[in-house]
This record gives sequence, C-alpha cells and structure tokens, in this order.
Amino acid sequence: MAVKTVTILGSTGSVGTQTIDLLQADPENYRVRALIAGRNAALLAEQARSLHAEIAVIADESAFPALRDALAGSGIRAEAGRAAVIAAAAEPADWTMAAITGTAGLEPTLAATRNGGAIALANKEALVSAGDVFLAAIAAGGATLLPVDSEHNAIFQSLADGNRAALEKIILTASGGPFREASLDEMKDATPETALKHPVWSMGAKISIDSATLFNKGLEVIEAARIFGLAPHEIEVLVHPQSIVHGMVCYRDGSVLAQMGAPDMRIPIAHTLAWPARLATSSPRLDLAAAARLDFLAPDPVRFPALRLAREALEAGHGASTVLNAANEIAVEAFLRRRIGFLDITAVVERVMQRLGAPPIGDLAAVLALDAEARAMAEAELRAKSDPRAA
Ligand SMILES: NC(=O)C1=CN([C@@H]2O[C@H](COP(=O)(O)OP(=O)(O)OC[C@H]3O[C@@H](n4cnc5c(N)ncnc54)[C@H](OP(=O)(O)O)[C@@H]3O)[C@@H](O)[C@H]2O)C=CC1
Ligand SMILES: CC(=O)[C@@H](O)[C@H](O)COP(=O)(O)O
Ligand SMILES: [Mn+2]
Repeated sequence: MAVKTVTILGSTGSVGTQTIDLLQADPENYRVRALIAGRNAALLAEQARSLHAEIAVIADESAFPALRDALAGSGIRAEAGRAAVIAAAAEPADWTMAAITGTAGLEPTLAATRNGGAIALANKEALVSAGDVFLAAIAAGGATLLPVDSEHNAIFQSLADGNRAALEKIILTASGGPFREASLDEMKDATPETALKHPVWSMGAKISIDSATLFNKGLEVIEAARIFGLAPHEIEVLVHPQSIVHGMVCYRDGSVLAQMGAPDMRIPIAHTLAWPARLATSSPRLDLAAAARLDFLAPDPVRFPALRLAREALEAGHGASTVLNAANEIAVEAFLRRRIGFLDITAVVERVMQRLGAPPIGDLAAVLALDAEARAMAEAELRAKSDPRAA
C-alpha cells in the first residue's frame, strides 16, 4: 500500500481520536500533514508527536502558548487561529477527515476540497448548511466525497454495486436516543446530563443532544438527499434500538441490501480511509447470536417533531436547511448551558424557520450571511423565552 498523506480536522474529538487510533495502528502507511483542533492543546500536541505530524493547529489563539511549548524541539509547526486552521486544511493531502462539529467546520472543509484528495465527511452540518455550495466545491476541486456518518457510509457501501438507477428508496436507522421510551412530560424535564447519555454511541456533546431530539436523524435525511441525490420521499427513517443495521438500500425488484456492524465508528472511518480497499482492523466483530434480535419501528412524530422540520426544510430547498442547522446549533448550546428546556430546542428551531423561510444561497458568502442571521434570530428567540417583552 502506498503511503497516504492525511489531515484531520477535529483530531481531538470523538471521531478525530478514533481516526488517530486507526493511524496509530499502522503508522508506517500514513504521513500526517496537519492535525487541527479547537482548544485541547495538550491532546493535540500528544497526537502530533506520536504521529510525527508536519503541522498542528489550534483554533483558539489563547491555547497557542501551551501548544507551542508542548511541541518545542519536535520540529512540528505549531500555529493558531481561524486563518491558520483554514490554511492548514488547504495543504495537499490524499485524505482529509472532516470532523469539526458544526458550521465551524464548513470553511476548513471547503479549503480541503480544493486540493483534490478524498474528503471523509463526518461533519454533516457543513453539508446541510451549505448544500449545493458544498457539492459544487467538491466537484470544482476534483475531490471525492466519502461519507463517514455511519448510516451514509452504510448506504454508500450498499450502493457500491453501481445499481443506483434501480434504487427505490433508502432506509436510515436511528437508535431512538436516550428518550426513545420517555413521555413528553419526562422529556420536558430532561437535563443536559440525561440527554447526553446516548444508549449506544459515545460521541461529542452536540451530536449527542441531536440524537436525543432526533435532529441528528433530520440532519441525516438532508445529508443523504445531498450525498446520494435523492428526493425526500426516497429516504425513510426507522428506529432500530440495537444500532446494528446502519442503513439499507431497497431496490425496485424487492431486494434490500443492508450494511451491518458493531456500533463502532472506527468501522466506517476505516472504510473511508482505505477505500476502495479494506483495512484489517481490531474493531469489535458483530455477534448476531449475542444480539439475538433486531427491532425496527417507525419514529414518533409527536415526541420527535425534529424529523418533520428537517423534511420541511428539505422540501423548501434554498437556505431552509441553513436556517434549520444554525438555529439548532444555537438552541443546543443554550440547552447545554441550561438557558432553555429540552423541548424548547425544537420550538426555537421551528420559530426561526417560520420567520426566515427559505432565502436563496448562491455562494459561500450568502450561506455565511444566512447562517449568521438565523443564529441572531435564534438568540432573539432565546431572549424572548426568558423575557417575552423582548420578542
Ligand atoms: N462522534 C460520532 O460518533 C459521530 C460524529 N459525527 C459528526 O462528526 C462531527 C464531529 O463530532 P464529534 O467528534 O462527536 O465531536 P466532538 O465535539 O467530540 O469533537 C469536535 C472536534 O472539533 C474541534 N473543534 C471544535 N470547534 C473547532 C473550531 N472552531 N476549529 C477547529 N476545531 C474545532 C474540537 O476541538 P477541541 O476538542 O480541541 O475543542 C474537536 O476536535 C460532527 O459534525 C458530528 O455530527 C457523525 C457521525 C458519528
Ligand atoms: C454513529 C452515528 O452515525 C451517529 O450519527 C448515530 O447515528 C447517532 O445515533 P442516533 O441514531 O441516535 O442519532
Ligand atoms: Mn449517524
């Protein structure tokens, strides 16, 4: 296998550290161009030293002295700040893991598309927010988009026989999150602690809350529409508490191809890292006899209106999903800071969507402007919740 040059955007997070695990298992096959993180200078420096990275960049400039000191004498270039993040992301790499959370990852990921390598996309918010602008950047840069999100990776693998024209629909599975069986009253009283307790996956805070509201699945419906060029009615969601079947492709002859695996993100990450080959990994093997049963059920639209909102945004087109994504990022942050209740997350997003509609987004500047407008409006909704006179 030829040595692959790799960059990780978000190397200190849940997806980032699992990507590092895979590189550390086989270091002679990879040359690490850049590792990029938000604030965790100590872990970033440790990763950079262990993998002999060329560049380590921390977005938070106040963490630069800690990074510089931890890398002193290593020969690794230490840098800080947003511009340095974007410049490092644009350095040539055969494979870039896009795993910064939220729209903070959009510009670094777009910078990476310009060098023509593979973009392993975990950061679904970037694609949901920028839509066609994101896809146009992939095409213009000659980049290859490889889905890391477990469900989309499953669909990508199940479509690999080139049968796209015979596809009838796809099915994305959802664990159902920590409130799968909770009543609306219980959900009203949810705290960040209870909402962060994902029943299956260990993930960063933002996606864990999204899993609890089912906004994660809503974002994933939009993500699937964009990646695979599907209409809303071609994308179904089923709750599957065991998270063993990650996605299914249903063909017009009645065949259904599913991708299964233990719920371990290193499996889809490894798939994209080696694609089109396959790596030998030490990830847990699926034990279907131990699992004993696989359950599937329709999501409850009353307790989880986020899925409906995502479908409405997808149908509305233009910037509606930019608005949904930005308002959700603000509302999730507010919930984590205990400024609003759990059910308020969806209420805030719905209100901002109603107020802003679906403005056109022809280029990156328009996406960023609409994202900022939706954030400001979501903040106004939060203020109105604590003081209704501010509405
Ligand atoms: N975790 C999972 O299993 C899955 C995650 N995803 C998606 O992958 C993405 C990452 O998720 P996850 O790993 O859970 O998130 P985490 O919160 O665990 O990690 C986020 C990473 O982004 C870095 N970061 C945050 N802000 C910035 C910034 N402004 N500039 C540069 N780096 C920044 C963080 O750095 P630091 O920690 O140093 O502050 C960290 O390395 C999300 O979009 C999520 O939806 C998709 C499928 C599964
Ligand atoms: C691992 C992964 O891909 C996550 O997006 C996961 O799907 C989240 O779990 P939910 O199915 O509960 O949203
Ligand atoms: Mn997923």
